[in-house]
Amino acid sequence: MPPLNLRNQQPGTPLNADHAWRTTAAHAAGTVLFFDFDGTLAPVDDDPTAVQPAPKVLDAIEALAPVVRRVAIVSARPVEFLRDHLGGLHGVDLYGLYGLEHSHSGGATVTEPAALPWVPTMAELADLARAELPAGTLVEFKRLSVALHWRTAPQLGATVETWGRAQAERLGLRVQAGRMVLELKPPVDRDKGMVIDEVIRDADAAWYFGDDVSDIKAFAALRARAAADPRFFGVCVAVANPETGQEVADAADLTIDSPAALGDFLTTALAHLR
Ligand SMILES: O=P(O)(O)OC[C@H]1O[C@H](O[C@H]2O[C@H](CO)[C@@H](O)[C@H](O)[C@H]2O)[C@H](O)[C@@H](O)[C@@H]1O
Repeated sequence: MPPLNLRNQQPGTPLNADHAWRTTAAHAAGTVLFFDFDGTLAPVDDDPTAVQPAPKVLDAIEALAPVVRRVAIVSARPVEFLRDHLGGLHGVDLYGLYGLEHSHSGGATVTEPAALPWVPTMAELADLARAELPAGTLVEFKRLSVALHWRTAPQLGATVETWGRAQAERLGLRVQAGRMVLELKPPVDRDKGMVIDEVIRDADAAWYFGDDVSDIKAFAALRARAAADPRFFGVCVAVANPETGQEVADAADLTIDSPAALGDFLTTALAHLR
């Protein structure tokens, strides 16, 4: 197991991942495990519709779910997408569109009511993006957000970003930068940090695994909880990548090489928690 990055850790916490899992095991019934989806559970692909979780990841999560209090996927993807791509995982909560949607343990998808009036605006924005942005831009319409991708045409990044930020200003939307993507969202107060803050209120421990800048807000929520309650044990884990990897690793306690390595890491964790 790699060493923890102690720069961000609260004093007195364990020195390595094995030790961190053993500490977690003592509070397993009060532990929440959070996972981002793209770049964390699933390796990145040029085509956002073609991604699949890395080997071992789903089996490990399914085995961990009954051992801890909760497992939650916290993603910018819609809940339906997560449901389709997680192979019917049992006992797992899904938070989609940065928490604008959620589904608890296989239940119905609930959408944040304040966001619903923005569906027509987002649909029009997606149409406009397809009409105005240069060929090579990939426009992903997600009902309550529009993601503008340039992974297959990196030279378009600045153009797409300038266009997206101008549209956000014109329409009163919020922007979220990511890995070769700019996302436009309704002006509704909801992000990954807010989701984590709510879910861990009565938890004793939590781990968050993420690869992108939006995940840093989730790390911050764990840090804030640990600062307010020294008995709370939080671990922030980055998944390495060439785009946002350094920024996310700098905010994390520990960095894992890839989604595939996460599968092995969680399989090892199981031995500590069972
Ligand atoms: O919160 P997440 O689950 O990490 O979602 C973040 C974005 O993920 C997807 O885009 C990223 O992955 C794509 C597929 O590997 C890749 O082609 C793209 O370059 C990445 O930015 C997703 O398509 C976006 O909607 C999410 O915002």
